[in-house]
Amino acid sequence: MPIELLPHLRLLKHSLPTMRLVPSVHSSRAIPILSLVFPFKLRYNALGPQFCNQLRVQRLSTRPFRPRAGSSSEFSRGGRDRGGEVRASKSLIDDEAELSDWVSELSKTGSFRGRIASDDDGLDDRGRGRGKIIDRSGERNRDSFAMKRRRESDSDEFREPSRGRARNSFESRKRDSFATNTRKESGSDDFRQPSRGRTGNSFETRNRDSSATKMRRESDSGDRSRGRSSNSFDSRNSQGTKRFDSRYNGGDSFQRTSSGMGNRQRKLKQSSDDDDEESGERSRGRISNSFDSRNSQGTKRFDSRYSGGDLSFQRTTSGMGNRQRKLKQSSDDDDSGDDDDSGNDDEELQSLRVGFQDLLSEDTDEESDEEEGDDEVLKKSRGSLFGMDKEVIPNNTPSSPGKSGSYLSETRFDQCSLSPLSLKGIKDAGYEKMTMVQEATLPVILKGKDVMAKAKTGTGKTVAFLLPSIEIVSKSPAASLDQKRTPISVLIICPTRELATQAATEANTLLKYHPSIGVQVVIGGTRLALEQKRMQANPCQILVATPGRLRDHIENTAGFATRLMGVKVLVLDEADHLLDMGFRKEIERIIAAVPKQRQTLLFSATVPQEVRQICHIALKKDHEFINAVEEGSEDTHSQVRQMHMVAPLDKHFPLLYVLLKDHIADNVDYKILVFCTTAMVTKLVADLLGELNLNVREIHSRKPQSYRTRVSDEFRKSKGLILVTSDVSARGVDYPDVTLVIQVGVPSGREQYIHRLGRTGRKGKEGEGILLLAPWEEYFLSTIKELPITKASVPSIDPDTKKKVEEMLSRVEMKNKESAYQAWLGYYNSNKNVGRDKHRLVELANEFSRSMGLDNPPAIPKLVLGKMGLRNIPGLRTK
Ligand SMILES: Nc1ncnc2c1ncn2[C@@H]1O[C@H](COP(=O)(O)OP(=O)(O)OP(=O)(O)O)[C@@H](O)[C@H]1O
Repeated sequence: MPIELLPHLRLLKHSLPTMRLVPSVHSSRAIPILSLVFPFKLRYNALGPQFCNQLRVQRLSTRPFRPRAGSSSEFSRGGRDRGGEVRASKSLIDDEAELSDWVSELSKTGSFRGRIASDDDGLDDRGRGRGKIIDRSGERNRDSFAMKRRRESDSDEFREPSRGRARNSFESRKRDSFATNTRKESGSDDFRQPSRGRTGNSFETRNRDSSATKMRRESDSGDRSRGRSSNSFDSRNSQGTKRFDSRYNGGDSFQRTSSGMGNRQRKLKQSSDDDDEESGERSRGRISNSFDSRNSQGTKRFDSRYSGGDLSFQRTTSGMGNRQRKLKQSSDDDDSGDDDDSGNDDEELQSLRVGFQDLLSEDTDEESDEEEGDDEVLKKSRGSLFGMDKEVIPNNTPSSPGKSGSYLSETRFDQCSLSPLSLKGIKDAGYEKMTMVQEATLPVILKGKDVMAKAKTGTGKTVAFLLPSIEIVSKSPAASLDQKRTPISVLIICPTRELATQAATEANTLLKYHPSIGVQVVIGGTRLALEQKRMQANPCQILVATPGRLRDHIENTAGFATRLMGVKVLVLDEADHLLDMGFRKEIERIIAAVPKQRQTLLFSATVPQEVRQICHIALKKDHEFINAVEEGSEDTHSQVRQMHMVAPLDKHFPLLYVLLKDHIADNVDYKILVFCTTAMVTKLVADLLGELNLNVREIHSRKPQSYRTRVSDEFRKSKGLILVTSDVSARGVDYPDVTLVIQVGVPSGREQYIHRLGRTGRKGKEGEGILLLAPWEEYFLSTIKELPITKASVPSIDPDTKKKVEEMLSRVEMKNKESAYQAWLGYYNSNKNVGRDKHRLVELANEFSRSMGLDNPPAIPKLVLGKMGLRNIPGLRTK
């Protein structure tokens, strides 16, 4: 029976005539066949430039294809790699645990084909099989696997109630400095739109307003928070202080506020559905209670507990915004099962990425569509800054708010040329002033320029790209009434499911008064068919997607490729992550599927040089790079205290326990993220902390999406909770009021360290970060040497604590320890520094095994060891 070969060609050009193959060809084979026909990108060019244009491969290189290990493009492969390349919509191994299950299955059946073949529907199982294995040795395998991983590393967010402690002296400082700065800043008349009710935009008016504004800012993160902040602010001043001795640093005394709030002893609520729901309820109750009590808190003075007295700073408590946003996401996402697509994990990806940087493409961008529109507003507001073609540095003059560390600018949204409907939505969201990055990017984006923007974590980048995108859609002609064919005007790509959901939620908030503009999210871990139905039932002009699922729709959803031809704005959130090797091919494909004449926006908190070099894959030559990080400032927040601790591996578990207990004792509204190296190590740590009776949840790629969504939501709303997580939560997730981020083990890189740390200290709030390393991981410190991270002394572990941890470790299921061991080995095996010396690596892995209380390291299937390049290394046990 003839079947359409089209989806893949449509990806190139929807108007291509339908090509039919006879006899029957399964659609999943279409790309291999295409790849045979066009094994190189260049072959498209061989068809002639005109045809090339029609095929919409303009963004791909026109240079002769040079095969590069691990970096060949979709159309550049022939032969054995096709299987991995032509990923069907299923069949990806989610992480090392799934791998481990799979391998056990294989060991039992002796079949290497079974699962792959069935999943891949007969595709090249050899190549695919390799892609699935945690094979750090082969470039191709890494590439293929990493691509899968990368498709959805994962994270999470949402707004919600603020913690008292967040508002602090830092805020007060900001207020003071704002008061001064307003005069200077406000003179700039940044934008056209007259302010509501004060069209005079007079200097005096603004200055008079400044104190009111300050207070408003206290609550500006949520409409429901108004009033609260001022209460907390007042009451804060009437509090006493309490003196504590430093317990880690031998006598460093410090003061803390006596908050009057007892140290709530929370019982562990582990993750059964019922428990989750119940604890969710408890959390909600807690929030309001804690909020009330928060108002009776006072200042806390800390000296550094871990590192001597030099880090002393003040904290005060106050309630910042308490935006209670409901997730507008379709419940379909939650309960539609996890049968589709992969729940890939960044930790895997990161581990596989080593060495990829060397392989970055040197493809050139051919286009340079200049748009030299006259932009009075822009010039007026930003002086010559926005006239710069390349790099734009926001106006962080010494007296500007930016210099004082604020994430907010002095420009109100209602001073900008935004539609009244958007302004209403913004107001309802509780936003009044733009953040620095919003202020810097909005006029440039509205001007139609491509933008790459860098701004610190938690400073409102999502709104920065959503708002102008919404404006662009609202000014476009009304969409077609044919629902299936409603063009997608804005396509937003996020690396993780949680991040995509979060962005869609934010979009919904901003779209509150734009009834004619719809937003949808398509992510892995949910049923493709359900998404297809939903998209048909509710047409949308804004689509938020994870790369892998987007590709599934391009290939499998009728009419979808055509809808993408309407894209006017393409956004890559966490752009550096999307553009590095793991996602790169997916992104190239997506770029090939959207019109060349579009605007592209790249946002991230980190933009490494390599990404600057390859950003032309997505951006026009004349794009503007807007760096909202003040000159001379680090990429991390100054109000987040960063420390590292170096201790032997066998101390890590008890140390973690001590650190958590201490933080909990000092912070009644604690909210802690513990990052672990891999999904299975995450599971192990969560199990252990659960046994130790801490209130803990876990999130990683081994968990079904519905569970992830639920836990993520719970953590967002809760206080008094620890979330143990893999890198699925590293980027973008906007959990409000995280008090501490602990990173156990070396992060996969500098960027990952920054993004993980960025889960605390959001929206100008304070936070703490502790990086716990083994001595042989200390090398990592040189990669973050420009960051203000100080060495902390290691707290002593009393014998009782040690014994308790050992006892609780013995209760953790053996299979979880086995999985953790194998995952640990895989992670460090792919680490350039640690994995180079395989003998040493195995010694260290066995040290890790002993730290879990095991006398003998768990046996690992030969097949897996082979794939890791670890066969015959002494010290490993095989099965
Ligand atoms: N103008 C504004 N005023 C107050 N709050 C804002 C404003 N814009 C955004 N926010 C809030 O700031 C928080 C952080 O925003 P967002 O998650 O977009 O940060 P980000 O810069 O993307 O962080 P990351 O780099 O971690 O992804 C969110 O809770 C968001 O609702």
